[in-house]
Amino acid sequence: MFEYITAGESHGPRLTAVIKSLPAGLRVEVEKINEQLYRRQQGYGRGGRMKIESDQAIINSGLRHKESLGTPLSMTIENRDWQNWIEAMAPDKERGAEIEALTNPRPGHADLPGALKYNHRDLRNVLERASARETAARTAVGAVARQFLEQFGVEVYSHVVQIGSLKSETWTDLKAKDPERFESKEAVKEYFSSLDQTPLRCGDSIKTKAMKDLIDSWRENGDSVGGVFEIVVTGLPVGLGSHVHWDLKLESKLAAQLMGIQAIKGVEIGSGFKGAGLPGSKAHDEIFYDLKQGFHRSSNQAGGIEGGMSNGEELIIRLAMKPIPTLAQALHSADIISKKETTAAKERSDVCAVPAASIVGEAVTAIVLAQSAADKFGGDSMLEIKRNYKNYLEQLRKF
Ligand SMILES: Cc1cc2nc3c(=O)[nH]c(=O)nc-3n(C[C@H](O)[C@H](O)[C@H](O)COP(=O)(O)O)c2cc1C
Ligand SMILES: C=C(O[C@@H]1CC(C(=O)O)=C[C@@H](OP(=O)(O)O)[C@H]1O)C(=O)O
Repeated sequence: MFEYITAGESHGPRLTAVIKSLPAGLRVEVEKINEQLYRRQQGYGRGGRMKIESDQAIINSGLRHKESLGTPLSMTIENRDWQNWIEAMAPDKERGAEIEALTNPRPGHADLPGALKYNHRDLRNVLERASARETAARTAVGAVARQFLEQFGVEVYSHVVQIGSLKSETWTDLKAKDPERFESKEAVKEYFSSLDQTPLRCGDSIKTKAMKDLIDSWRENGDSVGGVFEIVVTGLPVGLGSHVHWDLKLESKLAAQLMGIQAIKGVEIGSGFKGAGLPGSKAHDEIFYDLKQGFHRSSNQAGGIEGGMSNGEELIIRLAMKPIPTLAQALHSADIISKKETTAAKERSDVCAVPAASIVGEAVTAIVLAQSAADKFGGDSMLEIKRNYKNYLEQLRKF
């Protein structure tokens, strides 16, 4: 369930996403998909393209009267910029003599390895699909997955915790500072919801100002900037994923799909790299039991996963995004035709896309969790999956 494919070039007519299999009877609101597409387009540091696009999903199959039929759900998102690329990107017309090939590859982008691998003499043939424009389609798929997860009380959030070398508090820091503040799921929701009002999706207003200034100054220098964002999931039951095979482990599924987001170069679960430096006595979450809460922990260094399985605590993932490869002060490059020294192509570009990537991270996390939940609670209809879920909760209660 929730296996999917996306298609589409950045400046082609439109993006397409097909979710191959969905349970029947899932209510899907297109407005909720559009809300996520809107969130992905926001964030300080974006370039001119986001002023052109206004992403909206068109659902072409798989739903009837807002309910899934259990058939492939296909969606398209129009590229408004296509109007400026009709000749240069025409799928079904001969190439015009006026269309110039792009031949100076950008370090850090897919241009050079893609041209060598696919034997392309125009780098546009590579960059059009490598472009993170594709993440709009993944965000739309993620928005369907979120609507499935909502049915089980699972919510996926994110915030930005680093821009360049400027860091703000992580979720673990925030909770340690004021443990009572985030005791209820509502308080967690309120905190993360408020971030959509900030230009960087960072909860610290003083740090946000410094981060914005950093982005501005690097933009002025023709440079770009990366950062780190954190994903937090509440409401996950124990037992998604499995310890039995490496490819069934929840963290291997999450890492594989999250690393598939353009420019993501590092994944940490829980205390991650920092945890590697702690003594074992400080690195693990001691186990407690009482009748009201059942088994529970007083800390969450594991970030919600032990032995490849969700352990019932919040899922905490941090992702490192490298700086955007397209630079106004272009780096050294070599022309793929003349082989002569040159500077890299200067396309219109984002300077920072960490806030946008955090929304894509939420979407991809939701997809992996929906896939894992559908595996665990299997069934062809929502009725069947919900029944299985309820029985499983009962089994846990009686354990
Ligand atoms: C939301 C988002 C927006 C991006 N915007 C740009 C951009 O404007 N210019 C650019 O060169 N790279 C941009 N990137 C990064 C490139 O797509 C990415 O670095 C490239 O495809 C090479 O892949 P890799 O970094 O995963 O190796 C963006 C990435 C994301 C997630
Ligand atoms: C279009 C999107 O991001 C694009 C991702 C991207 C890249 O190289 O990854 C390059 C830029 O494309 P353009 O040259 O058309 O401005 C970004 O705008 C988007 O996020 O929807």
